[in-house]
Amino acid sequence: QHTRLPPGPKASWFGAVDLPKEYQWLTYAKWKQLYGDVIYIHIFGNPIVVLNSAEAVNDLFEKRSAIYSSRPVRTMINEVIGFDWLFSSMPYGPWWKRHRALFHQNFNSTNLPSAQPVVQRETQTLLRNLVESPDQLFYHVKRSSAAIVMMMSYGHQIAPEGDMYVNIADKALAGLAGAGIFGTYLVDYLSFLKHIPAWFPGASFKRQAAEWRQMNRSMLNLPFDMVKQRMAVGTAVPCFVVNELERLFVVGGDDEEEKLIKNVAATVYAAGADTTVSATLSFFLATMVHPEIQVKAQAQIDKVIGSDRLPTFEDRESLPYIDCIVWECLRWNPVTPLGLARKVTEDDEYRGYKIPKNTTVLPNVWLILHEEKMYPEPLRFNPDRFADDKRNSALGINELPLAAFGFGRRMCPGRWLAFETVWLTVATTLAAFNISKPKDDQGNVIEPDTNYTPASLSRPKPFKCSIMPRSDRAIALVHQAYDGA
Ligand code: HEM
Repeated sequence: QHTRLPPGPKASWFGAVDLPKEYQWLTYAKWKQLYGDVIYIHIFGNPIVVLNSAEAVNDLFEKRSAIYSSRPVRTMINEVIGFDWLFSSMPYGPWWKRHRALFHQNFNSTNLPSAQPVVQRETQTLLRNLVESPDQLFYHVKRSSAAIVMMMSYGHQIAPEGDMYVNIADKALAGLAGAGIFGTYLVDYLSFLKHIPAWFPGASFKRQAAEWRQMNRSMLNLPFDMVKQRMAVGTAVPCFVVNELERLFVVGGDDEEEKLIKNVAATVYAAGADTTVSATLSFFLATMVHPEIQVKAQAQIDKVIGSDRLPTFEDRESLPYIDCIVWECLRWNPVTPLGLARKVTEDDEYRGYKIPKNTTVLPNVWLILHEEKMYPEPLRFNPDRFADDKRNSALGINELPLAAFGFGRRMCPGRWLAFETVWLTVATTLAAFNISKPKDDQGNVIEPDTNYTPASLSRPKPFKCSIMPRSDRAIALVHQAYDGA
């Protein structure tokens, strides 16, 4: 073949490219000036292509989705720790497709009404908790996200603190994050290492992995077995697992069908809990830093809803500014700045460059959502940019930041649920509370750290925030909603 590989930084003689360990999306964005929007990097025998524009992503992930919809399979994660059930990281093919179809049947946009009572209930709890202990914001947000996915998947109401199933899932996912940084474990490059026994000198990764693997199996099996037990004694409540197992019982099905249900249920937690947390925390951070946005949103809420009740999903149409705020949270600091890695399954050629089969392909979502031409003043948190559809489409700017949810056949299938969950938190929080920068003992304003964690699932670094009920009436409404539901 005469075609060249896309341009990119040169590797040194032993195959190492000086890759930044943190905020890689920012470095890739800078490299756009040097190398363009399709960049090739070769790290220890692992070819990576970074796509630095919406156009390139569209050309490959959408128009050539038949060969760009797979995921790189990591030996450490899938085979050694045992995340082979996580369908968000399954290779493209019939087994993945069955998972995705089952997920979609249950969580598509027309099914949302059945999810809304769960989201509403946990949001009411969140507001109540914010009245009681506003300084525990991070804990409360995390708890409500976990509670929503646990209830949707398993019909399990989590304990106020220290829920066993949440703890297990979080420990298992910590293993995923720990092993998730590519290059930490040699077994990722030399997959035959997975066969060496754990006692073998230098095989410490196997002992670490054994611990993670045990958590991994518990995350997959324990909540599922718990639901089956509850079904046997008649105490199970309607939820994804119950509905699907009952259907299976009626239409008949084999062990493989049951495995599918189990896998999808665990994936809902793995893919849905921490992502929603990140977007929700972005809202609190952005609102604290931009008081004028809060004033504007509260004016709309007060006009449309009044102060005798809290907003509900029925109000979504009449509160368009809340939609703008949620979209801007997703754009301003995307939850997954480099999306979720893809793998190309055939040799391909694009713009005269060769993209070899099995190359890992990363969309630079952060850059796509910060292109000056598409999003004027891209670093500014400005929900108003989405307010005027007509003007935006006439000028070809400020497209809704759907890229935050990915692309094509692997685009986030939980995006309707995710959006609505964040939406209700934003609408009800702004109705009931004033969010502002905290003050120290002397009454001086504390300027918050507005940085995000550098991981592939990025979220605001810990920050303090003042969350005060807007009035006694607001406190009463929060308690009423919590007690009455
Ligand atoms: C604000 C919250 C969320 C964001 C920003 C988000 C973003 C994403 C992104 C970027 C992907 C990869 C798409 C691609 O490869 O192109 C993804 C995949 C996925 N998401 Fe979400 N997500 C969120 C919430 C959720 C929730 C709540 C659920 C579950 C109820 C969920 C379930 C999934 C699943 C199952 C996949 C894997 C799809 C596949 O590989 O076929 N997500 N998400």
